Amino acid sequence: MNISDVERDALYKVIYARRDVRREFLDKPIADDVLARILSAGHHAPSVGFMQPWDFILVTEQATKQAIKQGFDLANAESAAQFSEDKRAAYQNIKLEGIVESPLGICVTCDRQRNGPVVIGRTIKPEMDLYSTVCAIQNMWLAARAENIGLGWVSIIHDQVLRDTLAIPDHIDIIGYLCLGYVSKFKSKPELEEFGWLPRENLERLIHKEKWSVKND
Ligand SMILES: Cc1cc2c(cc1C)N(C[C@H](O)[C@H](O)[C@H](O)COP(=O)(O)O)c1[nH]c(=O)[nH]c(=O)c1N2
Repeated sequence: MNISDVERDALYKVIYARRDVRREFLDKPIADDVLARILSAGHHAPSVGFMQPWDFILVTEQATKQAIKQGFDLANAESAAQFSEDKRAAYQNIKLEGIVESPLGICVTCDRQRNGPVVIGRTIKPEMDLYSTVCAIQNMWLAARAENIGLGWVSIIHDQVLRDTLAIPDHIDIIGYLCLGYVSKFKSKPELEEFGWLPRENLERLIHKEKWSVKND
């Protein structure tokens, strides 16, 4: 099957238009068939040895979201303390989650024991199962954008909060907590770039020809 030029352009459009969304969520539910497509996109990600180590916990209950948000608030205060004083005020002004406002949370986990202890491609680098699960999240992120649904990844929360709140067994790793929903708008640039936190790196400086090369400013 060949991809047509129009289809190729649509894919790049989605890649460049994808954003991490934290604040523009609308109170509009995601239809079951749309959610099924997003989850299926995740489930069709590449995985080491075809391990498919992921699970998806869907969170819609307000009480559950409130418990997760409380965990975020504590972790965020802890995080703020790690920044130097001059950056702390700016950090505290950035909204870094949309846990309660988004209609759907998805906790994506990794079962590191799935399909047995020896997995093709993971014998030397065992962390490959974790990376595979991140591939699933990226697929979901792009699929969500193609559905005009915003997705925000929240990592400022201790695993134990998610484990306790969502009854995740000890042998399951927590990879990401995602907030999904329709949005009033998608920003054209990353919020952290817009906010002056960091610029996008110059791609040319990140490309090395044949061997690693030190690039000075
Ligand atoms: C693994 C991981 C973890 C996080 C993120 C991303 C990824 C990949 N990002 C989103 C991140 O800030 C964002 O992707 C970049 O700023 C670039 O912006 P766009 O995604 O292009 O909009 C993110 N954003 C946020 O507001 N709170 C968070 O806890 C996190 N955590």
